[in-house]
Amino acid sequence: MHESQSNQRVDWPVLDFANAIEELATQHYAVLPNFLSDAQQDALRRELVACQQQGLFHAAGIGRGQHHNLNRQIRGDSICWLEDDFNTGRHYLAQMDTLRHTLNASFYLGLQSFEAHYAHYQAGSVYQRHVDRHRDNDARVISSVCYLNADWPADAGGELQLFNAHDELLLRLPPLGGTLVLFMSADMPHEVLASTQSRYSIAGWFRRDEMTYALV
Ligand SMILES: O=C(O)CCC(=O)C(=O)O
Ligand SMILES: [Fe+2]
Repeated sequence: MHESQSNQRVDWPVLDFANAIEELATQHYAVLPNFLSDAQQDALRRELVACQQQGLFHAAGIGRGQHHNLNRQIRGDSICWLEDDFNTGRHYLAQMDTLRHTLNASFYLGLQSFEAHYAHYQAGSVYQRHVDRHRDNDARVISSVCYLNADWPADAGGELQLFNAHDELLLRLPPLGGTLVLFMSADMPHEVLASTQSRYSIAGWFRRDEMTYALV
C-alpha cells in the first residue's frame, strides 16, 4: 500500500479498557464512545479512501469456503483487509492487540489473533441480520466495529442494531466517528440499517486461531 498523505503526527496512547471489560462481562457487549480521537479517525478514513482510490477494495461476500457468495441485497459493503504495513491501520491493529491481551487476561479466552477490514457502505446499502461466527468455523470469538464518520447527522440512518440470542433488541447505535463497539461473535445477531450517505468503519474479530485472510 503506497500512501503519501499520512505525515501528520497522530498520537496512539495506551488505553484503559477496564470499563469495556466490565460491560462485556455483564451484558455481552460494550460501547466505547471516544475510542478514537478526531485525528485518529481522520487519519484512518484518509487511508481507507486512499485504499479505495488504489482499487484495493472489493465487494464483501457472505459465508466462507464453499458457502461463500455475493448478494448485495443481503450484504452491501465493500471491504479492504488491514495489513501490518499500512501506515495508519497498523496503529489500529496494535491498539486492538493490546485489547486482545487485556481480554485474555480478564476472560481466559485464549484469543490468538485479530483480523480487521475497512468497510464502506454506500448510501442505501445494508447488512441484513446475521451472526459473525461462521457455521462451520468457531474461530471468531469477539466482534468489533469502529466507526470513522465525521459529523454523522442524527437523521442519516446507518445504525447498528444488536440483538440477544432471544432476538430482543439490545442496542441501536448510530455510526458516530470514534465509537468502538464490541460484542460476542457467537450468539448476537445484528444488522446494519441503510444510511443516506457513505458510511465508513473498521470491522474486526478476535480469533481463537491464527489469522487467515479473506474469509469474507
Ligand atoms: O458496521 C457495522 O456496524 C457492523 C458490520 C458487521 O456486522 C460485519 O461486518 O459483520
Ligand atoms: Fe457482523
